[in-house]
Amino acid sequence: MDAIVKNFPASKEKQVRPTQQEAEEAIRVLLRWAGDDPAREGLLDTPKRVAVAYRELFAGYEQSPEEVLGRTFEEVSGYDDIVLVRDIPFFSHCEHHMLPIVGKAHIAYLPSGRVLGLSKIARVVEIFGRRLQTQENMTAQIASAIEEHLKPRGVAVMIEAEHMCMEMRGVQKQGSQTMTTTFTGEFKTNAAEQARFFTLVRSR
Ligand SMILES: Nc1nc2c(ncn2[C@@H]2O[C@H](COP(=O)(O)OP(=O)(O)OP(=O)(O)O)[C@@H](O)[C@H]2O)c(=O)[nH]1
Ligand SMILES: [Zn+2]
Repeated sequence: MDAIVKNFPASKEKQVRPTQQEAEEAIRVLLRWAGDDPAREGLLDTPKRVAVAYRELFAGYEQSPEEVLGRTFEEVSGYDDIVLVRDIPFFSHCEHHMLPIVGKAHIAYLPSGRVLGLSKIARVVEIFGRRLQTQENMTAQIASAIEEHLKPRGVAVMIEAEHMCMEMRGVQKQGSQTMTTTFTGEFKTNAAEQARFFTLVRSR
């Protein structure tokens, strides 16, 4: 057996990761299921490549938000207004079909004495994006991770994304966008702050 998967979010129990060999075999089965021949030259190394690609696409299972949100800064000259990072691009995969979700996240918070390194906001998107997701869960998880670690006056998260499971198959609605939002603290209770978030996200 390979290493234990750290921080596997689907269950409180630590899960044991199958070996790379087992993963490659599963991919050979899928290739046969699709109707192709895993023994032909062009596909010989494909199971290995897919396993390596999956490690990268699902690397979020091996990272936890504590690792990136644990470090905050207090020396901000009294700055306490909105901090917004918008248009953070991400790729995720839907948990229903394992097909890509392609989108952008817009994340804001109202500091309460402490701020985050800006890159850490984008890193949180990576951590939750590189897992199997629903857009609703991903939106809520990003907001609650920032809320929990930074304890700001409020967090706003908006995600707009295209789901390949709705575009390439099934209902086949190319270009349809799904929007989700989560607001906490003052963004939830103060309509003016919430409106300011939308204005800043949309201003160009
Ligand atoms: N709420 C939510 N639904 C999602 C997300 N990603 C995919 N889905 C939906 O999950 C649903 C799964 O529905 P099922 O009826 O079990 O699966 P299905 O037969 O493949 O559904 P169709 O896509 O309609 O063909 C579909 O309606 C998908 O559009 C997401 O991020 N959030
Ligand atoms: Zn799907």
